[in-house]
Amino acid sequence: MSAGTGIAELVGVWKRYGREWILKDLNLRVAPGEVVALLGPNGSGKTTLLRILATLIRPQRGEVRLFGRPARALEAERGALALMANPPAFYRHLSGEENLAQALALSGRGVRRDDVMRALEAAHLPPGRPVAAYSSGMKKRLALARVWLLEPRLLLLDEPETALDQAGRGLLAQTIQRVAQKGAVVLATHDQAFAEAVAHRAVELEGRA
Ligand SMILES: Nc1ncnc2c1ncn2[C@@H]1O[C@H](COP(=O)(O)OP(=O)(O)OP(=O)(O)O)[C@@H](O)[C@H]1O
Repeated sequence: MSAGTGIAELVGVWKRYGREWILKDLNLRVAPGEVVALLGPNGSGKTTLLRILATLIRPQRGEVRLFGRPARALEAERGALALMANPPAFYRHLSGEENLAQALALSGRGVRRDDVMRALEAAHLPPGRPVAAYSSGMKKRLALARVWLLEPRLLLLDEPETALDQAGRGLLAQTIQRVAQKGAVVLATHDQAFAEAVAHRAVELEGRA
């Protein structure tokens, strides 16, 4: 990544499902150290934008650049980004510990059991219980523990504050700050106060006229 390059950049991005255009000529540049909140009504395209940044879907038109390179050239760097979906996705029949170990193994980092146990403890989660028996707030905490272990340079969060109690929100704020020290965070939310507390700036998606 050359000096002055954004962590993530969208240039003239257009996205439609069927005939309906959801994103129209969207431009966004996220610099290192930035936390950007995506605001906007239901259906305005916040999740769609996060999924484009996560390289899960492609826009019909426009350019997506991640870490200074076209997103389609990202293969080797895919581990540098993480999406926390809402609700977050896990292997339901596996325990929290097994899910974290699996995530580390898939990322190619190798499993460090001590780190996994520390991350679970910091998130106040039982290691052995299957995720199917977790509450929704516990799943969010486990997703945050996974972020701590994977240390992404671009963290994408879809309505991360929902289901979290006060302590969980503290953990979320810490996680955002930690990633933003070296990388950047883009988060979608309906909670204006939360956005103001954690983000440096907000981007409002318009939705249908
Ligand atoms: N896979 C899909 N196929 C067809 N339409 C879709 C698909 N995904 C999203 N949409 C539509 O695109 C629009 C934007 O959806 P998106 O989930 O990005 O909005 P959002 O801003 O995240 O909404 P919310 O605030 O409700 O979470 C909606 O009209 C939705 O119905």
